[in-house]
Amino acid sequence: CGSDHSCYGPTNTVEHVRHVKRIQPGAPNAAYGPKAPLEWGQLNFLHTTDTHGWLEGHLKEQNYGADWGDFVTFSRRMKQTAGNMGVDLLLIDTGDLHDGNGLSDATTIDGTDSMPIFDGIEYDLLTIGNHELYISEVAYEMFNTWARKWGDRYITSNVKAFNQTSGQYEYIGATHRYFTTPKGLRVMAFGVLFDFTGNSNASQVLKAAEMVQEEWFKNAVETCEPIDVFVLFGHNPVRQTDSSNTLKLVFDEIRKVHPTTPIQILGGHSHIRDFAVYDDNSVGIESGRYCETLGWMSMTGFDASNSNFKGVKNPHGVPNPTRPARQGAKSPFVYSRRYLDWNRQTFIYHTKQTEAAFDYGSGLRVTDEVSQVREELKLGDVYGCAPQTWCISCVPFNDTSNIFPGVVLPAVSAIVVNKTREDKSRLIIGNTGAIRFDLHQGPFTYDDNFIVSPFRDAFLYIPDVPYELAKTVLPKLNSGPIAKRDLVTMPVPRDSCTDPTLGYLTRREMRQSHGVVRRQEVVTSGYVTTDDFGSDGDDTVHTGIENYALPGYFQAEVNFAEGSNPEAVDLIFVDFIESLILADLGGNYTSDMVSCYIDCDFTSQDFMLPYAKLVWQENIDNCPLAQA
Ligand SMILES: Nc1ccn([C@@H]2O[C@H](COP(=O)(O)O)[C@@H](O)[C@H]2O)c(=O)n1
Ligand SMILES: [Zn+2]
Ligand SMILES: [Zn+2]
Repeated sequence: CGSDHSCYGPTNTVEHVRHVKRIQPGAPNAAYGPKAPLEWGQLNFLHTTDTHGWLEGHLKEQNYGADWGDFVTFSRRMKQTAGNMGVDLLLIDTGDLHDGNGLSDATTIDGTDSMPIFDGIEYDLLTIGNHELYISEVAYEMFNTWARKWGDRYITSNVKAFNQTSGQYEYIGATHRYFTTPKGLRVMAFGVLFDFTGNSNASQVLKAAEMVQEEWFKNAVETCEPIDVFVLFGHNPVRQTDSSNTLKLVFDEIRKVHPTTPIQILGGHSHIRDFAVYDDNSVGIESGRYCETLGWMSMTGFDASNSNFKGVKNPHGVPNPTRPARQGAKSPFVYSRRYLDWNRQTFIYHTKQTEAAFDYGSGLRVTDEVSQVREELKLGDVYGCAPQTWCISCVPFNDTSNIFPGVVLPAVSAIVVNKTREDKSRLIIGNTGAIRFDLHQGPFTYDDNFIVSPFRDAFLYIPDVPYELAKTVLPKLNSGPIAKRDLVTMPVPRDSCTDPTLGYLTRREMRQSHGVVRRQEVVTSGYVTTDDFGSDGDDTVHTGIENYALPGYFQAEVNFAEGSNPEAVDLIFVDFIESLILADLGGNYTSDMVSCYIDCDFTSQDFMLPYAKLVWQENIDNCPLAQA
């Protein structure tokens, strides 16, 4: 492709280059702010998960508008506050660093430009997500570059990579980490990925049940060294009823040896805000997705009888945790949790700063790096003007404002076309999980292409499948094991907007020219979280938002004659679901009957840009953004 990405989509005939211009990040500040100061305990946690490359923040949603540089400043200030108050603060990430944003996915190898930016945060503990393991080159980057850089802070207790030199699978990071916090707490940490099976052969994922049989694990749990607290973290849902959760299994193994030692759990992968009580001395937090949420968890209860804690028990001048894990708990420990909206107003409020005084040079440098990479990758280039917002789950699947009937089906119908077979009837099937985010009204940029459809899943096909058989595939897929998407609420805003008058300024300029945080007389739109502690966890109060169920798979019917069914169809699908499609077609269909539909390089990253060029050219030079 040329630098204007003009080669995407064989059916595209719309000349677009004259329309290409740059938009810059939107207003960074929230519409409405946090409700109360955080409760600081003896041991505190700041938690990110499933960032998926969103280090630029949400450019079209003010309430999630902070960028990674803002978070660099915030995390440093919070660490200093902890030090000043005489308590510990651990910064933890639980993986899925790529797939979902141009910053991470517009390079040949995902993460080439985003990982050095992500590394601006001085995490105490990190672990690996499934999105670091789909593509071998990405897994090797984690193994050869980042695991080395992060050393014993990167814990991959059940994930190995193939070492081409030794010819062996070796742990990517450390299996576990035993360390002492600045205030003297002796911590044993494990980082456990759910039982993921979709990895390339560059890696090996041990099931949690196998991992707990490993000699190193038994030694770590049964060590004679004193342990004040376990940190059990992982790319792994914290809710025990989630079928992917394997943390409970590891928790149970620890409990066999340490019946009352606190176990603090931090999870991810299911993209929700959640907090789960495991027992009287153990609670777990999950902190959303896509740089919408920063998780906060704190605890108090350490004393000389149960720890080596040398700090301050109830830090002064701030609220302290007060809630036992559950009513009547026989435990010295009390807890708090909070889900912070990812914006500068939140960060400024919780560091007791002003807009003018908040920034550190280190944070501003990272903000500039984000802007520079966006510029280099041309992520702000505009390809169309989306006339409305289409969401994934805020309206029913068949609603015209749903992204599937509104955008995805028309887009694949118009763009996923093999010219030599365009007269054939066809069914195009995809997994709804591949469409990652709502499409917001306004300029549709190169970045938005990755935000909506980030994966490089090739379009494959089987020619001339009898329609009577082909039509049975979708219902079979949608009643099969991978059919259900997670229906728990997620903190996604519905109606926040970017201020169009700021459209061509850099993030720094915007801050300087709009120094005061604007407050609106509305409650911020977004999901309301309910967890094991109730419904008061959202740091900024949200209005509540619908979250409709989705089928696991979608299908477009293309080139069907009015009123009659075809004899046979080309059955087109993404390679991610090839084995499921073959299974549903039955034994007569095998992988040697499958080939690339357009060419093997035409993937699910390649249909949105040509579609935008085809249908969203009206108002492109004066494209209105969504109204709040
Ligand atoms: N090549 C791929 C890889 C993944 N997906 C979709 O992503 C889901 C997993 O994402 P998480 O952030 O929840 O780990 C997976 O279930 C697929 O739906 C894909 O479509 N193509
Ligand atoms: Zn994820
Ligand atoms: Zn995941």
